[in-house]
Amino acid sequence: EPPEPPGLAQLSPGSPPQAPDLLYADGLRAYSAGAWAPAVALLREALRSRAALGRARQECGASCAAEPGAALPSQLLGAPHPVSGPGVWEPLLLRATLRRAECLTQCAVRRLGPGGAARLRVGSALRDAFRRREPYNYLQRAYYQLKKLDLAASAAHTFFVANPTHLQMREDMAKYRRMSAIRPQSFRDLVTPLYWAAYDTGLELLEQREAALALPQLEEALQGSLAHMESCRAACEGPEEHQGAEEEGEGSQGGLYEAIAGHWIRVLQCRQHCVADTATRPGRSFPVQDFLLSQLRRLHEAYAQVGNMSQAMENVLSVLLFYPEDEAAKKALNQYQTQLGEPRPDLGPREDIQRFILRSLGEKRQLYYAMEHLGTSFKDPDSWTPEALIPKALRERLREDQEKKPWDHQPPQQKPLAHWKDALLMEGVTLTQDAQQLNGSERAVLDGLLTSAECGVLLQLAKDAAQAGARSGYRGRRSPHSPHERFEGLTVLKAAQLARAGTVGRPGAKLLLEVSERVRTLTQAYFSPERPLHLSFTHLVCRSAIEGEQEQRMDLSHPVHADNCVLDPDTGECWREPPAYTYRDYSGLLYLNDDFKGGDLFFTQPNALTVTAQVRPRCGRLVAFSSGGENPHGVWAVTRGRRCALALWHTWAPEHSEQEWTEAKELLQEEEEEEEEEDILSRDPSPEPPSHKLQRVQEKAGKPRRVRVREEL
Ligand SMILES: O=C(O)CCC(=O)C(=O)O
Ligand SMILES: [Fe+3]
Repeated sequence: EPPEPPGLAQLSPGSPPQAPDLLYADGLRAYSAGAWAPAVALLREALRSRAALGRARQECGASCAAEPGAALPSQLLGAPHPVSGPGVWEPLLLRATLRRAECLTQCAVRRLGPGGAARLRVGSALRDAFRRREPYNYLQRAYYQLKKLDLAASAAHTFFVANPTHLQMREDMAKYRRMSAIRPQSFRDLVTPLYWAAYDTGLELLEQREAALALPQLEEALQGSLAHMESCRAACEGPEEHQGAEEEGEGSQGGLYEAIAGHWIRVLQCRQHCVADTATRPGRSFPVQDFLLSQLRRLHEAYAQVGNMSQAMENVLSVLLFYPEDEAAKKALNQYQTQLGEPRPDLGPREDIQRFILRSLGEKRQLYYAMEHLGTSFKDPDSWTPEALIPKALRERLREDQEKKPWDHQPPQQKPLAHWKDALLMEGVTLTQDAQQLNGSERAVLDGLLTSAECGVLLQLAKDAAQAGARSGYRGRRSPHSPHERFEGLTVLKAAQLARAGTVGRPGAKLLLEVSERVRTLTQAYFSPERPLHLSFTHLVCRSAIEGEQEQRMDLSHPVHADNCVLDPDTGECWREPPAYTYRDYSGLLYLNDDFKGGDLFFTQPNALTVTAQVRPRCGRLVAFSSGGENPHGVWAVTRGRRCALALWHTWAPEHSEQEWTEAKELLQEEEEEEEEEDILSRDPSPEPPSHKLQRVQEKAGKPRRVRVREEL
């Protein structure tokens, strides 16, 4: 049966947008039929139409709220006589509601043509697909088929930014990067709101002490964040956010007022969630904590640095709206006042922030009320909510909830990640699992740090060093952690000394230094962009199963421990005191091979028993995590073969940075001779087209895609 012709007839430029659901379904159908050009046209139109609908809703919402008729409820508030008694406020309020509905419908018709309002209804499946940026995945492949490589690369990049752990796309991206026909600037993100770029640039400039240049960026970031918040809030008023409300039973079984209240509460919940939505980078699971607030702090400091004291005042006063008792802000305020000289009663907090706070407090009050009296749930996204606003009974309950899980009551911290994305994406390094996927707070698995040639060089280095050790009589050292394994460790200084003596190759020793710095850069960029990390110890470690001693073995290759504290599995506490290496702040394990049995790394809960995540070593894979009690870990027994890894520990304390690293570097530089490392180290150059997984699936199974599409939409 030939595929239906895609609905190209629907596409006429300038006409009101068609329903995104239909366009997307048609686009996928064209895609499945291999009709690449129509697929591209339809998918792009689906994106355009969805954006246009969002804009229409926001603008109609704003203009209808500003209508004279919309002022009716203020009669309720400002009534000269208290409005009470049966049947007084209902007609007023409900009449205003009817008017607003009428206004919104008319506005939709005006902007989108007859039936426009109905088209505002976007199904939740489609909404999720768009949130995951799925259209860009199809677009990238369709563009690739059309040999529009630059467009394919930007679509692929756009998808990948929001789906950094997507396996297939990871491989495809690597292939695109190897294609010399693609311009580097094509790897750009077509979707992420611009305020993120402004925010990152602003932070970078601040780091370089360029406050004057940073300020416009920081202002743009704040304006952009607030604008994004508005459009997010506007979307809450649409019908689409309430899918599944029936199943929840909220409102649907109640009478008129229960139903209105139920819907209203869901709108408020949705609006409050916009704080987190705005503060969450694409592809990330957690928002940047106190996103707006931290922008305001940076703003007042930067304004003070450039001597613009009145703006510094306005911004620090805005900070105090969030936390009126903030000591640092109060101190700064005093200082600015002194610098200004005369009192300036005209200076107040920023108006945009004032509005934001007042509105938010009003919503929270209602939500907490509903929580207390109607049993609805509300997860307050903010930590600045004044305690007095939360009903007493709830305060107790919320506190108890927080205390239930002693080891992870701190919200996973997301620090501003100014450069990590560039650092990762551009080096061909990819984030395979983030903290959420690893069930923890500060953990990550990154891949692609080493080529297989580089792993080979480091494995050879470990082997040569071990043999040299054997000659000098210390081979066969049993592992300090298990009697069933042998253990060889090589430090950077030892490697440099052996290289000088000609016992091991110089490229290996140099690579060891270079790679440890590579890991440090990435770890800092990912976990600690605002505070430099120093290597404190680097160790190339191989563990080998001792043959004939593996039967019925019960122990681990490395018992469960935390790297900077002494773990007490009974209480789950971790004592940051000797003999632990208390100054270690971040740990890294860069694996070199996978041709052994057992030996997976695993994380546990603080009881040292319950496994929460596991990682299989392989060449070029880095597991990085904070070194404290939040990351107890161990290694399963290595029951066959030899497992080699570069273990690195980073510290914030410069006084604990590794002296041996510098010594090793000097040793190797002394008789610097450029060797031909290029051929061993160069990356695999053969470009291969991105795969067409979907197409293959389709060839196998007829036309399953179409059926699924129908179901989804
Ligand atoms: O090799 C590994 O995977 C983990 C080793 C480890 O945890 C350590 O040396 O502290
Ligand atoms: Fe460890």
